[in-house]
Amino acid sequence: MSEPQAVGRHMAVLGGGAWGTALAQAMLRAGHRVSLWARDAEIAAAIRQGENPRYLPGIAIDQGIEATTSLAEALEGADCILAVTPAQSLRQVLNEARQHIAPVIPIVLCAKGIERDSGALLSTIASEILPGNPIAALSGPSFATDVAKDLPTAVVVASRDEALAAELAALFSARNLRCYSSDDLVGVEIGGALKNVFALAAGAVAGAGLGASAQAAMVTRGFVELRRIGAAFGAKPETLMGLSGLGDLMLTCSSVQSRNFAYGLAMGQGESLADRPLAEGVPTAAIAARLAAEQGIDAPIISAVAAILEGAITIGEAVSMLMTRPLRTETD
Ligand SMILES: NC(=O)C1=CN([C@@H]2O[C@H](COP(=O)(O)OP(=O)(O)OC[C@H]3O[C@@H](n4cnc5c(N)ncnc54)[C@H](O)[C@@H]3O)[C@@H](O)[C@H]2O)C=CC1
Ligand SMILES: O=C(CO)COP(=O)(O)O
Repeated sequence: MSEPQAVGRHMAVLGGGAWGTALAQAMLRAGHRVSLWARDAEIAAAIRQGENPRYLPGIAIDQGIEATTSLAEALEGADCILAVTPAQSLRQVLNEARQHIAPVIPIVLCAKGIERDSGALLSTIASEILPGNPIAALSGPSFATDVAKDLPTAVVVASRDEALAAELAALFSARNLRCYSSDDLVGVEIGGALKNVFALAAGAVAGAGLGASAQAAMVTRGFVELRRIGAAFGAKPETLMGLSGLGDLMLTCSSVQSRNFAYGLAMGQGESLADRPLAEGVPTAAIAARLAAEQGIDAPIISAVAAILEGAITIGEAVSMLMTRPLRTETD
């Protein structure tokens, strides 16, 4: 098992939001040089001054992150690139960045979602745009605020190239960031993408005051849907049981700190959903419901979440639909 090491590589982080900033902090702590590309000049300037008040208010950011609005500058000489903009913007960001990226540099996907228009996993998008670059994904139960505050956190780094995954896990690990490695790229991606949809459902249950028992049932049956869809994508069951699947499901389905859970909570309470923080489960629910339907996979919770978000049904109607489905054995 590789030990955490500080080897002073150059990590380029694309994205100046909560997770990009937190991961930049983590990379600094792991002993690397860190450049960060942010779209907004005021965010880049604030990060250089030791804060990111829009996305990580009240948390001190270590000095030393080379934040810039220039992709060319951020990517110049990078040994590894962490892509940390929202899932729906990955294609656009990588298309803009590709001219500055040398073919052998690993691209580590840190967003969680499925592209809404195409149904593509993020690794598929990255491979299309950067066919020569090794692709990895970093995922697991990890709130940006926890990582930025250097609280103990465990994540998984996956790549089809097992040796690369182990190398990246060793490079990223630090005193309070423990990275496991995996060769199940698709399994890690699908767990990270779908847990956000179930967090919306769990939040809605909490918001509508349906009780802790309903919430536990929702998460457990959500996990069954994750296993079914994961199997269709070729994910390993043990990956879905791991940090990026069950681990992240537990975190985001139980904490109002999760933006997806909080979005669901607001839905359940009948609050306005305008101008809320990023909730990746919203676009992913729509495409996951479509993919499941196209492949004949039974995914009633995902379909219900998508239908509620579309305004096609109410939460009450969704609950009644879920509760009156034909009875079956639990393990089907
Ligand atoms: N915040 C968290 O605790 C964690 C977030 N993630 C994932 O990381 C991804 C990013 O999330 P956050 O950083 O938290 O979101 P955020 O909302 O805090 O920040 C998103 C950043 O991306 C930028 N952005 C949005 N669209 C862009 C575009 N088209 N081009 C360039 N920049 C663009 C925004 O300006 C902002 O700086 C999401 O997929 C999320 O699921 C994963 C683990 C933890
Ligand atoms: O993915 C996350 C923690 O692992 C963050 O979840 P939210 O995007 O729901 O806040």
